[in-house]
Amino acid sequence: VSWYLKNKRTHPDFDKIPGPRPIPVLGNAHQLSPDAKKFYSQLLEYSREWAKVGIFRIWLGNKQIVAVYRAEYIEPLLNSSKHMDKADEYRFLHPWLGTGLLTSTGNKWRIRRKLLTPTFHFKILHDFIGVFNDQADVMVKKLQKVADKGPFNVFPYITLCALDIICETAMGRHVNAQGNSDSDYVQAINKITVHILLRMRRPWYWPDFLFYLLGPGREHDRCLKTLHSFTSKVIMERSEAFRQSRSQQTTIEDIMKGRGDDETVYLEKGKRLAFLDMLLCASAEGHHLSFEDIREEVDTFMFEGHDTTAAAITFCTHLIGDHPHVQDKLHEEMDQIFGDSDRPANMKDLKEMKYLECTVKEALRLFPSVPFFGRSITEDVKLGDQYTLKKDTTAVIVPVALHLDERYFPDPYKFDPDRFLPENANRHPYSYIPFSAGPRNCIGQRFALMEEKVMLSSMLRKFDIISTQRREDLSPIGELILRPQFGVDVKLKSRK
Ligand code: HEM
Repeated sequence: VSWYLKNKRTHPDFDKIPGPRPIPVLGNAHQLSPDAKKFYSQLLEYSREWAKVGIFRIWLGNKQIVAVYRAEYIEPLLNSSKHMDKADEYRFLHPWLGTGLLTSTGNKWRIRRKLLTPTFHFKILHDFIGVFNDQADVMVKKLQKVADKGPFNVFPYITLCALDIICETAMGRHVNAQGNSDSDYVQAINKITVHILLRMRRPWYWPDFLFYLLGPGREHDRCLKTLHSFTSKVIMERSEAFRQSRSQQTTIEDIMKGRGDDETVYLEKGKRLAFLDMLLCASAEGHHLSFEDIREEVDTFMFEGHDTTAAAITFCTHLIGDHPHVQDKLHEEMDQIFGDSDRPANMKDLKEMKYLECTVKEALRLFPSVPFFGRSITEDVKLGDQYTLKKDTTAVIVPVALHLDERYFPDPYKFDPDRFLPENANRHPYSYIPFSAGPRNCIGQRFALMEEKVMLSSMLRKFDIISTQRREDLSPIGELILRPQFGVDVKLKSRK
C-alpha cells in the first residue's frame, strides 16, 4: 500500500495530455505488446488516433512517457541544450558502445561532440568517396548475377555493402562482408543488434540475471567479445603504425589542409584515411582519449553508421522501383551526368544528383531509419500553451508520425520527391527530422547522404528496378532502426 501511495500517479499536467486509459499500478504497461512488430503498429495506431494534437501519453507503471510528433512541440525539446540526455532504454547499448557519442550525456558528450565534429568535415568526407565507389562496385557486380531473372531480396546486398563501407571508413579495415558474410565479425554485429532490441522490449530481460538465465545473455556476451576483440585489435595495429609513421606529427587540421575537390586522400601512401585515424590524431594532440574512449567511438560509428543507411537505401530502392515515373527522371539525371561512361562518381557528380537527393529525402520522410528516439526531460518544459512536461518525463520523438503531418505534407502517404525541390521546401524546420535536429542531431548525416547517393546511383546506372511488392506488404518493423522485416523484393533489368 505504501509503495502504491508513493508511486500513485498524481500528475494533473501529465493527465491533460490525451492517451490510452491507464489502470491502477500497471498504467498502460499491460496494453503494450512485447512483440516488436505489434508494438510498432500500436505506436502508429496511437499516433493516428491523436494525430490532430500530435502528442499522447503513456504510463508504464508510474513512469511517464510522452510521444511527441508535432513540429511546434518538438522544437522546444530538440532546440534546447537542456534536454539532451538520452532515455534510460539506451543503457542496453552500454555494454557494446560504452558511453560513446550516441549514449553519453553532459560534459562528456559536449567534449566528445566538439572533438568529433571536424572528423565529419566535408574535406574529410571527400576521402571516403573512393571507399563508397569501390564497395558499390562490388555490390553492383553481385547484383549483375541476379539481374534479368526473377525477384530476389535486395536488403542483404545493400546491408553487406553498407557494412563494408563503415568498416573501411571507421576503422580502415577491409572485412569483405560482401564476399564473406559468414565471418565471425559480420555475424556478431548482426546478432548483437537483435539481442539488444529484444532486451529493450522485454521488461523481464532487464535485470541482468534474468537476461542471462532466461534470455540470450550468454550469446550476447559472446558477440560482444568478438566485436570488442576485433575493434581492439584494429585499434592496436593502427595506433602502432600511426606511432611509427611520420604521420605522428599530423593534426586534424593538417589532414584537412590542401584537399582538392576530387582528390582521394591517403594518410600515408596506399593507406586510406579512417575515422580511427582522426581519433588517434586527436589523442596525439593531447585530448586524452584512452584506448577504451577510442574503442567506444569506433563501435558507435559501426552501430549508427551502417544499419541506418542500409535500411534507408533499401526502402528507397523499393519506392523507386514502385514509381516508374520517378525512376525515369532518375535515369535521365544519371545519363546526363555520366553519359555512357563507367567512371566512378566524384563529389561534383554527387552535387549534380539533385533529383536523386529529393528522392532520398522523400524516402526518409516515409521510412525514417530512426523512427523514434528518446530524451529524458531534465527540467519542466512547456509545449505550446497547453502542455507542460515535468522533469524526469521520458519524451519519445516520433519522426515516422511527424512526417505525416498534413499541414506540411499534403496527401502525406504519397511518394513525391518534388516536395523537396528548393521551391517547395519552405516549411517548419522541425517538421522533417530524419536525422533529428538541434545540437544533438546526427553527426553522420552528410556521410549518410553521400553514401546513399553513391550506392543508389551505382544501381540506377546499371539497372531498371522493378518492385514486386506493394508498400503495404513491406512489413516495416520499428525497433531502434526501421527495417523491412522480411526484406524487400525487387527484379532488376540490365539497362542497355
Ligand atoms: C540514413 C542514415 C542515418 C539516419 C537516418 C540517422 C539518424 C540519426 C538520428 C535520428 C540520430 C539521433 C538519435 C538520438 O537522439 O537518439 C542520430 C544520431 C547519431 N548518428 Fe546518425 N543517422 C544516420 C546515419 C549515420 C551515420 C552514417 C553515422 C556515422 C558514420 C551516424 C552517426 C551518428 C552518431 C554518432 C549519433 C549520435 C550523435 C550525438 O548524440 O551527438 N549516423 N542519427
